[in-house]
Amino acid sequence: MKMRNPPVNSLSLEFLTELLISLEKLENDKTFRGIIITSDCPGIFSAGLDLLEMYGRDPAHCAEYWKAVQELWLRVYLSNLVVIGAINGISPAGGCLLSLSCDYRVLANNPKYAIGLNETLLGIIAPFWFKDVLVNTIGHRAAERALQLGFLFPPSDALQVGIVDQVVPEDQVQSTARSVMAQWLAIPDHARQLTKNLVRKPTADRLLQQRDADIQNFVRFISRDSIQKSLHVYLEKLKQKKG
Ligand SMILES: CCCCCCCC/C=C\C/C=C/C(=O)SCCNC(=O)CCNC(=O)[C@H](O)C(C)(C)COP(=O)(O)OP(=O)(O)OC[C@H]1O[C@@H](n2cnc3c(N)ncnc32)[C@H](O)[C@@H]1OP(=O)(O)O
Repeated sequence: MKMRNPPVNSLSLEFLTELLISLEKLENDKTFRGIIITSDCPGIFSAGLDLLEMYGRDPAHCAEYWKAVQELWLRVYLSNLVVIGAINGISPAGGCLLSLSCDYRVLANNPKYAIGLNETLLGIIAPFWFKDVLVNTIGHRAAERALQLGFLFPPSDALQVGIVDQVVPEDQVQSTARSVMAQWLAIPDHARQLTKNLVRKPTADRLLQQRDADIQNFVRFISRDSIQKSLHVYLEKLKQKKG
């Protein structure tokens, strides 16, 4: 699955909906046993959640958006398919969550391709289920530092901390992802799927048990004046960077 939402594969409501529909189709087609998620935007896996879906929007829109974000996460995280991330670009925040929700992550060795939950750098916080997935992946202490400082790990650090499973030369990302897929597909589906569910269900259940409250918390948080100001400042910084 090649993500194509130029210029930066931001996860807008429309793009999330497209991804959800595509995933659902693949899940329902029994001829598919695995997917490799990668990007069609040069140098960018995904810029994460679309800031314009959270800035200057009314509460109803923010609620609709957050529901779609939750939906995509649950679908990827709990997918019965083998999901491999072929991460061929930078993946901050929501892009990192998408990567972390794969069963295996292969990152291209380019110092620009940083990965991490950088929410604090935007003046916002990573929701508890983003945090849970990071803690599950790199452990409590490393996650505690990474989350507070908004670390974006370059490939060598990402491998060391375990946020990705493999770092390979850029031209080998897709072929490596395909070899990894072959290994994973050698395992009988039912055994692998039940095991995946056993490991991941408690984390997903934490959100499933309080989805509506999570949406309300998000809407309240993102609608605060101080948070809207932080988003404004961050968006201005992105604009100014262009010069
Ligand atoms: C009580 C508790 C309640 C809990 C509440 C929890 C709330 C938590 C809420 C949300 C969690 C947030 C998760 C996220 O994912 S936030 C997004 C994080 N993403 C980033 O920080 C990346 C920002 N982008 C960049 O750093 C760069 O754009 C880049 C490195 C990805 C690419 O750089 P470059 O190629 O130089 O492109 P430009 O910077 O020029 O960007 C092109 C164009 O795209 C716009 N843009 C970039 N990123 C985003 C984005 N994430 N959303 C929307 N738009 C984006 C950028 O502004 C440019 O636009 P243009 O000027 O109009 O061309």
